[in-house]
Order: sequence, then structure tokens, then C-alpha cells
Amino acid sequence: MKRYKYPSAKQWPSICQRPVMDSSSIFPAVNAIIYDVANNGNAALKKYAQKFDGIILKNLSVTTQEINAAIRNIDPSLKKAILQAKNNIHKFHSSQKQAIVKIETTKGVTCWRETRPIEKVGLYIPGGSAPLFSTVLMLGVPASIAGCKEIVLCTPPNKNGKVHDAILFAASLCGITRIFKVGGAQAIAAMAYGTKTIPAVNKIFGPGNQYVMVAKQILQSKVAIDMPAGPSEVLVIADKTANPAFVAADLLAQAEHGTDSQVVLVSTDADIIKQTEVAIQQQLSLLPRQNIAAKALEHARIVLMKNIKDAIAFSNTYAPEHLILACKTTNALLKEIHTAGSVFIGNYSPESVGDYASGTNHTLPTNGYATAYSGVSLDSFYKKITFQQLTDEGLKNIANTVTTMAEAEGLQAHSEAVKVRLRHIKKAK
Ligand SMILES: NC(=O)c1ccc[n+]([C@@H]2O[C@H](COP(=O)([O-])OP(=O)(O)OC[C@H]3O[C@@H](n4cnc5c(N)ncnc54)[C@H](O)[C@@H]3O)[C@@H](O)[C@H]2O)c1
Ligand SMILES: N[C@H](CO)Cc1c[nH]c[nH+]1
Ligand SMILES: [Zn+2]
Repeated sequence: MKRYKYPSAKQWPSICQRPVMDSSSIFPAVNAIIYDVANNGNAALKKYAQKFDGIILKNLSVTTQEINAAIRNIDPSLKKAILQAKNNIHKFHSSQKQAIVKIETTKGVTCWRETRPIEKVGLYIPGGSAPLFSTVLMLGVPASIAGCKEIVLCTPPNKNGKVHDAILFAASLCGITRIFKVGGAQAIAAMAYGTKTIPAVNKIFGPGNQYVMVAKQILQSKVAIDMPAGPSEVLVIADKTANPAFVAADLLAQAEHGTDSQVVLVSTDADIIKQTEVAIQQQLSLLPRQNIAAKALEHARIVLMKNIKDAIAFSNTYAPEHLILACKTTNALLKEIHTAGSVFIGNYSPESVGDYASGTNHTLPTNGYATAYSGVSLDSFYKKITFQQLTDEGLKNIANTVTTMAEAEGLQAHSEAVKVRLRHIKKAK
């Protein structure tokens, strides 16, 4: 853990550095995997399943029998929880549908936008250190609301060559049947290039470790991606109204994801910091994944700030995936938040509820990308097409503007496409 007291704004960018792996080693490794999958297809996928997941696979596809068995085997209380989470995610994402708005920009010139689903989408579900079946809902629910025709899902197999029952159950709830036992950078490459078994898609979604995230970034010239969503992060802003036990629990919740997760506490109160550090040690010792969390805590940041205004400004510089406001919150303060993936307000809004069931999406930009990217939403699964329709009057009303601009750009043919119609209208009268 690194601690800072009243750092100057000049120091903030260096404090905000993420513990990302050295990209000089990760890019060549991922490039080699992509090249191999593009050239050797399924054979390369099976080779990497053996190398990274420790399993020799005969078949990459999950069979209907495996899906049906998972649906039968799933624990009833887990089934109920998944159904409630799905319901909330469905409600929130359905509310993001937008009505078509037709605008007459000039008399007789009407413009509007219509949405169409992206036809083929690929969902990556992390499974290296934990089978994140919640991510199936976060991606599968909006994909099915949008009406994507082909939904492909890739996830790493476990040591027995199986996919976790809850992943298969959640997928079946979203109507996803094309499921493949492929993880890591090789899964992203397979969905970008296609193999004999795995279809190529138009857009790839989903979080993952740094290999997955770098593969998505490299393949962006071949296929669309949702965003760079890598190792989990949280930044908590705590004032004296915060509960140190809650803050510690929230920091540990993200720290347990992976050794490269990053957690940051920014507080205006030295006592709250002290008590939170004590609570972290107490709670950490009780966690099954304490080794992972402890490693992640090594690159945690604890920052004492003079006031909440500076704390928010620091958070905007960090651009956290998740921001928890364990402080007195007003609407004016919320307006000061410019960069964050998802925000949790007050002592009773733990980040875990957004991970699973409040309804918001947990696939969010990490590593500072919240400066420019939004988390996954219904919109991520659509293309937006603009339309315009002009009457003859409309064309006359706008003609001079277009011909003047076209001719000033030296593009006479553009101008003529308008003028030929004007002559036609004149003749017809
Ligand atoms: N940003 C978000 O929205 C979000 C959401 C959920 C999870 N996450 C993050 O997703 C990540 C999940 O990571 P994970 O590792 O558990 O699962 P993962 O499925 O992303 O990665 C596992 C795969 O990584 C590959 N791999 C492992 N070691 C490798 C190596 N040395 N070289 C090349 N490839 C290798 C293997 O193919 C393996 O199947 C965590 O970091 C978690 O914090 C982020
Ligand atoms: N916190 C993760 C996003 O960074 C999402 C997740 C899934 N399961 C639990 N948590
Ligand atoms: Zn989480």
C-alpha cells in the first residue's frame, strides 16, 4: 500500500499509475497468439487450452446435453438469485430504448436516426480465476433486448474441460446456445477471424485479464470492440461520515478479483484512514482469496486530501472503473464527477450490487479509459443509421447553402447533384 498526504495536483498523475503488466512483453505474446489462431484455427485453440487451461479438448463446442445438465444441476437458490439479477438488468437496459425523433432542420428537410442491432456479436466471459457468470447476464441481456441475430460466447474451460453450470444456465436464460470452451487472447482472435468451429463476429464484448484486453485492442482494426475492460478497480472517497468497515469491505471486494486489481482510498479524514486500514487487516484474514487480495493491496493507494473538492478532482484524474462516494453527497457534488465508469452513492450502495444485481452494467472501462469510454449499455449492441428526406420545397430551401459550400471545396459534381434537380423542378412547373 502506498500512502500520500496532501499530494499536490502535479503529483496526482504519477499516483494514478495502474499496476499494468509491462506492455513490451505482453504485446508480442498476444500478437503471436493472434497470428497462430488466424493461421491454424481450431488446432491453435486446442494447443492453448492445453498450455494455459491445462486441458486437452476434443471438442471446443459446449453441447446441448451439457447445457441441459447445467440447467438441471444448478442450485435452486442460485437459480433464484440469477433470475432476480436478470430481471433488474433487463429492466434497466430496456429503459435505454429510445424513440425515433424526426427533426425538420429547414422547412421540407427532415432528419432522423434509427437503430438496428449488430447482427453477429461475440461475448467473452472471464473464467481464469473465477467463473464470472454474472458477466453473461451483463452482456447477454442487452444483446437479446437489442435483437442481435447471432450471439457467440467464449469462456475458458476448467481443468476438467467443463464450463461452469451457472455460466451455461445464465446463457440459456439469454437464449445463447453457441458456447465455446476457449479463453484468453485466443478466444478474442477466434471471434475476430473465425475458425472452422467458431464464427467470426462483427463486435466483441466483455472484460478479461490483460491478455484479453490487449487482444481486443490489437484486433480493433479487424473487428469492433466494446471498450478496453481489464483488471478491476475501485476508488472510494470517504469523509468522516464513512463507515471504515464498509470502506474496507468495498476495497477488498475489488482486490480479490486479481493480483493486478487496484483499489484506492481517498479521504479527508486521517482517523477514517487509520480505522479502514485496521478493518482491512481484520477482514482480509477471513477471506478465502486473501492471497490474491493481499497481493493486489500491495499496489493500493491511500491518499489523504484537504477537502472533498480535491478528492473529487483527484478521482477525475484517476478515472476509476468504479467510484464509491462514502461521503456527504449533494447534487452539486455529483455534477463535479466527470470521469468514472459507474458511481455508488452513500454508505448503503456497495459496489458489489452493481457487479451482480442492481441493474446497471458491470462491464466498464478500466485503466483510465473512463476518460473517453462508457460502460456497456443497450446502445453498445446497436448501430445507429441516420435518415433524411427532402421535399422539392426542402431542396430549394437548402440548395444554395449546399452548392456554395461544394463549389468552395472545389467539388463541382456535388453541386451539380443539387442543381440538376433544381432544373428538373423548374421545368416541371
Ligand atoms: N472491467 C470490467 O468490466 C471487468 C469485469 C469483470 C472482470 N474483470 C476482470 O477480468 C479479469 C479476469 O481475469 P482472469 O484471468 O480471471 O480470466 P480471463 O478469462 O480473462 O483469462 C483467463 C485466460 O487467460 C489466458 N492466460 C493466462 N495466462 C496466460 C499467459 N501467461 N499468456 C497468455 N495467456 C494467458 C488463458 O488463456 C486463460 O484461459 C480480472 O482481472 C477481473 O478483474 C473486469
Ligand atoms: N467487479 C467486476 C468488474 O470490474 C465485475 C464482477 C463480476 N463478478 C463480480 N464482480
Ligand atoms: Zn467485482
